[in-house]
Amino acid sequence: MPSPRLSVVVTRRLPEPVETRMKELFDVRLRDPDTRMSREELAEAMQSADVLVPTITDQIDAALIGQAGDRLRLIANYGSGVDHIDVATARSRGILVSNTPGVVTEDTADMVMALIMAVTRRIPEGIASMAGGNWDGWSPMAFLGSRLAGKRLGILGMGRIGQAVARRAKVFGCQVHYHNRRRVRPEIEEELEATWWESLDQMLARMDIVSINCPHTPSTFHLLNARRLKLMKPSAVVVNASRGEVIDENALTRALRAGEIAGAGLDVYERGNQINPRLREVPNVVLLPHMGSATIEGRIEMGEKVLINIKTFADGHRPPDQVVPGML
Ligand SMILES: NC(=O)C1=CN([C@@H]2O[C@H](COP(=O)(O)OP(=O)(O)OC[C@H]3O[C@@H](n4cnc5c(N)ncnc54)[C@H](O)[C@@H]3O)[C@@H](O)[C@H]2O)C=CC1
Ligand SMILES: O=C(O)C(=O)CO
Repeated sequence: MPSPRLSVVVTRRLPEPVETRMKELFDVRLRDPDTRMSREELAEAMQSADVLVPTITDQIDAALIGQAGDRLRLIANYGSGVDHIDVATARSRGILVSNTPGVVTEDTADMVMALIMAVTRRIPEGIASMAGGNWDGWSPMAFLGSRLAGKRLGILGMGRIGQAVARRAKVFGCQVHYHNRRRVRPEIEEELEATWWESLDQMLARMDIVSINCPHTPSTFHLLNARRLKLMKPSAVVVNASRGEVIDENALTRALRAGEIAGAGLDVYERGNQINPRLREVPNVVLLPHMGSATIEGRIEMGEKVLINIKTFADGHRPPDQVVPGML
């Protein structure tokens, strides 16, 4: 007798081809309408399903995992960051966790470059001027930004996205520097012509642009804090398309106001979509609504990764993108 199909609950709407394939393969409950699940709805889903497919805005904490039903065996996250899932508690309950790394690397690196260009070349100001109909023609001194070529870019977190940013920045003529938990392989350093800094503090003090590309973990929480922001050059710019918690947002706001750094470009925030109102008021900040990976191709490939993770698990193997505590 064929084994019964796995019961899967998906917490948000996904691209149509992904949902169609989910229906073909599993006994799936899809989300309709496309709103976030409440905590009660998540708890109910975790009681009734074999597999939960949450996204990065669902807080799957120890309490929720503690209440999960015995049949929940896999949390197959739709997203690469897993800082919203208590992976250690899941493991202690024998629940596997998987994610979708690698498929949005290029898209997110593109958006990092867009943020760098937006801040250093004042693109939002130009757009606002045109939209407001108050541009009165070219002027030698209008909208002066700073040149990217020749600038030092310091990448904090030289993993997949960090390296994709480095590749782009090199083409733009930047000098690439990086700080990472571990030094990357020599051939990668050579390809990127990248300089490794063992000391984050020393790197920060010398960079023109800093791009944050490490995950949010206990060791990266507020890595860019008030003390480190003070080390940076007053002309420096910071961009963050990883997770908001890596920067102390209050300290960043103060540093921008005090002119300790020149600008910031953010795709992610410390409290999700609860944007610090003071951040909106400071000049030289470009704020994006967590859209670093938002391409249709990337979203479909994320879904394909989720499908492969669940299918492999259903076939009795470990999902290829299994996340284990401490691996990030
Ligand atoms: N804005 C967006 O839409 C997206 C954001 N992300 C975020 O970007 C993060 C990075 O993604 P990937 O590059 O694919 O991850 P990755 O795992 O390939 O690279 C992360 C790098 O950070 C380094 N790292 C970790 N802790 C560190 C520490 N304390 N100090 C210095 N380096 C440290 C790791 O050694 C690794 O090299 C994800 O965890 C996710 O939070 C990912 C995709 C899209
Ligand atoms: O995958 C992630 O971690 C994101 O932030 C969105 O793609």
